[in-house]
Amino acid sequence: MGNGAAAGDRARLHTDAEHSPSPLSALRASGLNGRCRPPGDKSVSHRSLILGTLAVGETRVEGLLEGDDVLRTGEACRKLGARIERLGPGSWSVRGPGLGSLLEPRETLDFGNAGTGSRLMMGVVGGHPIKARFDGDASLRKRPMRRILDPLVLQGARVLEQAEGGRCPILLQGTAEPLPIEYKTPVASAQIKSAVLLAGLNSPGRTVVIESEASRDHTEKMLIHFGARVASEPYGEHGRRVTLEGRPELRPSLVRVPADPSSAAFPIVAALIAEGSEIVVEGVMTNPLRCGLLATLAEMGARIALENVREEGGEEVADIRVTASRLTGVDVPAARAPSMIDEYPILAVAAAFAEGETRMRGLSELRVKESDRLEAIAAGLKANGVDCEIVGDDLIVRGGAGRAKGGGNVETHLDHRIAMSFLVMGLGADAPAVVDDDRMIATSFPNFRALMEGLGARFA
Ligand SMILES: O=C(O)C1=C[C@@H](OP(=O)(O)O)[C@@H](O)[C@H](O)C1
Ligand SMILES: C=C(OP(=O)(O)O)C(=O)O
Repeated sequence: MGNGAAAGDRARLHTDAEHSPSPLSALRASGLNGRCRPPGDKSVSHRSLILGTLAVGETRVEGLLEGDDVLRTGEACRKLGARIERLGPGSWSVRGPGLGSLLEPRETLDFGNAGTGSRLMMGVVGGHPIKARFDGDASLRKRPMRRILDPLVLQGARVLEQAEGGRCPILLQGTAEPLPIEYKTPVASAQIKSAVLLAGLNSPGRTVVIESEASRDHTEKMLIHFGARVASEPYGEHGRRVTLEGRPELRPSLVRVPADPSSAAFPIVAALIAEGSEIVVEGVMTNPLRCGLLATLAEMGARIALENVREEGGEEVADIRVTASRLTGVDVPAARAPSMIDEYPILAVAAAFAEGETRMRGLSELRVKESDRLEAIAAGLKANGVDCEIVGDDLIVRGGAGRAKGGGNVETHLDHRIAMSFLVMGLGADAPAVVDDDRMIATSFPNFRALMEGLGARFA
């Protein structure tokens, strides 16, 4: 991207295309011990680069996740006119051209594996008088984009080209003056909400997004941090109504990125299932809209304690102490899904070690992630001797009361969370689970292996 970091950043961006898949397995651990800090939150990292681009002047980001997904967003911001520089590990400077002054990119915005980056940036482009082509890898090309394009068209953007079913590659023509709209999202999705709000930033009026189930609120929080006027009020039993005043003066800001709870989930579950473990996972964001996994594990009997609860960068964070535990199966309500949507693969692994049945309800959104996660989880569990079934949109796992056979081969389908979940499974199972490809782990958790090894895990 900027200056000296450019070659290194680009080299890392293209690892997925250049390396061939490498099967990997994690070996049974005698127990995990020690402290670790997972990398910066992926959702907050994407948004920090995007809002830095929409503010005029220097935004500093500390603790940015330097994963491929986020670096792709950085590349896209640069193509829209931002100057982005790496100052040191996790420390980045973003100088935006500012809201209303973005450049039309000359090249395709290639988002690789990243749903969040591509969808949020569609919102940004949709609210500017520029045209941009969006594309990504084989996984991103399968993901539904109509859910983003539909509201953007209502706001005045035009879809000039798209692959079948509203998929990438997509050529989007944005508008100079987005219409103020009130939009009710068809599914609980922070990506849809954020795309509409980001397009609405350049509208002369008010943009309202209503969701019947609240999704993560990082866009709203960060917009407020950058000086925009955003109001959020309850809507129905579980929903929110978010109102944004258009054309704010966005001021460059300092963003401190807390550790990603979705990444923290892997060492947490590993410590729960590997006998004799006790670890502390430091600085983890405990935003209530991201904490469904912790609530569920607590119901299952997990010994998890939040220590040193504090505020960092506008978010509540805590050090999470985890001790190996006997888990019991539970019923996970559908209403909890938005607060743990990326954690179902690793929850399913925890459930495989629990006593009794865990039923996870209302998982239709898992079918449109980096892979069809519902199928990928069930196939991976079955390959490792775990009794499970999909019933409608629910996943039922019948656990082995502290044991799982393991030894199976897992197809990861370009999905980082499937890869990490089954590597973790190997730490508690009688035999290691083998994942067919671990390259995608770099999209969200580039130091996954080193962090787990630091706690005592072994890989082969
Ligand atoms: O807005 C975000 O940063 C994200 C929202 C979620 O997707 P949906 O909005 O599709 O639920 C989540 O799965 C993704 O990893 C990150
Ligand atoms: C779904 C995920 O990410 P994205 O939608 O950004 O690809 C994820 O990280 O689990």
